[in-house]
Amino acid sequence: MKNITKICCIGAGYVGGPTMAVIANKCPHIQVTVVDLNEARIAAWNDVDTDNIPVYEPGLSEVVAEARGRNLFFSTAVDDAIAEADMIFISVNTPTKTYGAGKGMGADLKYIELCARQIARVSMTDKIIVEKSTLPVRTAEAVRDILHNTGKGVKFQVLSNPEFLAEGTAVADLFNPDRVLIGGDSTEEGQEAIQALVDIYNNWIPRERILTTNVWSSELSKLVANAFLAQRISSINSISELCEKTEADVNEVARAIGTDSRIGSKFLKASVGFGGSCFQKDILNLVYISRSFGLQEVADYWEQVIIMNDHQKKRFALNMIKSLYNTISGKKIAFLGWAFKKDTNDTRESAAIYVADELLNEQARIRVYDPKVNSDQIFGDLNYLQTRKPEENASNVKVFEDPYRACENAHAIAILTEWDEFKDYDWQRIYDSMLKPAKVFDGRNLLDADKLRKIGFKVQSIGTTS
Ligand SMILES: NC(=O)c1ccc[n+]([C@@H]2O[C@H](COP(=O)([O-])OP(=O)(O)OC[C@H]3O[C@@H](n4cnc5c(N)ncnc54)[C@H](O)[C@@H]3O)[C@@H](O)[C@H]2O)c1
Ligand SMILES: O=c1ccn([C@@H]2O[C@H](COP(=O)(O)OP(=O)(O)O[C@H]3O[C@H](CO)[C@@H](O)[C@H](O)[C@H]3O)[C@@H](O)[C@H]2O)c(=O)[nH]1
Repeated sequence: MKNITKICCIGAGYVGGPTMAVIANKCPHIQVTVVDLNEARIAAWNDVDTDNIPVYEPGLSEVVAEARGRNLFFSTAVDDAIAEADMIFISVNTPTKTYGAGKGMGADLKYIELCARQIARVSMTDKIIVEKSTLPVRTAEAVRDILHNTGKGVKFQVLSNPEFLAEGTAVADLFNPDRVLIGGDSTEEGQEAIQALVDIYNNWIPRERILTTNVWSSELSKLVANAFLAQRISSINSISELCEKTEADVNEVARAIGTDSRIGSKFLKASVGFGGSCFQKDILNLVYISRSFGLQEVADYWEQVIIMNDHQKKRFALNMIKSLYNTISGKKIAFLGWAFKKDTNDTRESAAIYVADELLNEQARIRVYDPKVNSDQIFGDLNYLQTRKPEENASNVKVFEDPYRACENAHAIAILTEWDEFKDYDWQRIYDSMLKPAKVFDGRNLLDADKLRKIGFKVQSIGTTS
């Protein structure tokens, strides 16, 4: 296998952009071209001011600024980049299917298949194809089938190299990952392809943190990693409800169990429910695959993680309604935070969307402030649900650029994202501007409840009555 000098990545999204920026940054000897069909997205990646790139991640604009134009390029010329590359990463979206067989459960692989067909059509030289997207186990079989039947004599090796970065910490995760996973064939050509990708990561990641497996283990491990992580959140969230009935405190319980090194302290933070583009989609996919193999108990086991998460989001909204005297029609509720977690502008599957939807059903008036999410995105998220007409969302939801204005004359505030800046607000000023009793529903257990109570707020947190 010849040295890799040119990489192409199909898909300039939350994964393709940051991952390739870091590879280009760490491997100045490799030319990396990220391509996408979305012209606006590529234009934003090429914006002269790197603060305007389409993905907000701490540290990312600096990484892009260093490599862009040197050995990192963003382009819509997909065919050209494929034709030139020795190695092609497929990093397109693999959303939950919204139609046909597997609707609402299985992964929609149409974008993956389109990529495979495009690569097959354009390629005139041998290439290594890397599955970077999260895919159902055995997808590589279909990709191979398409690539190996071009009749042009071009040879392809298909590797699985799932991405484990978390949004909000993408750059740190990519610079210093717990591990990199590469799955490939056991044949000599397969092993050579694995080695070529190992060599790229080994430019900055110690060899012992680069794991190699067969393709199927690698594909499946990605779904399983997300299922285990999400399961911990649903587990602690289930306990949060029990804590609210028993005067136990979920934060104390999490600390008490997390200090057992077999359990570990991470991912035990009770919340309004997990969001993000991955957890729900990947677990639904795992459930769907298990069912398709007739593994009913396995499927039901993992599905419970989603059921508990939906319950947690709904429970948060219903608690708010109950505490606001069972009527919120016409009441102003301020939302602090819309993103699915802090330090990202991504709102996919954010708990805020579902809580807002529930409250809007009760005719609440919602006023939103998020430091990184704009109003188009917020209305887009609500309209996508199709619960009510866009005009109704437009008249009942208002988006603010100033958190203090969002809270003025509100009956209640809901904390939906754990942005650090919320902790430092002038909470006395906010209290003074609100209707009384001024209520705070802290869906992230972010704020100092004692401090707020001293000001006069009525505070409800997750999994604690104190
Ligand atoms: N977002 C994350 O944090 C994360 C982390 C790990 C893995 N993943 C996985 O990575 C994959 C990509 O996720 P994402 O969040 O970057 O998605 P995204 O929607 O942000 O980006 C995907 C991009 O692919 C482009 N695209 C789709 N089909 C194309 C085609 N045929 N040719 C060119 N471009 C095409 C889209 O226009 C889009 O810009 C998914 O499988 C996801 O599950 C995501
Ligand atoms: O203790 C916790 C930890 C997280 N969350 C919530 O869980 C969601 C997901 O958070 P996180 O996992 O940090 O972010 P993601 O960007 O969704 O990353 C997950 O999904 C990615 C996409 O597959 C994987 O690559 C990552 O390894 C995996 O952590 C967010 O809403 C968080 O607020 C909690 O409620 N409690």
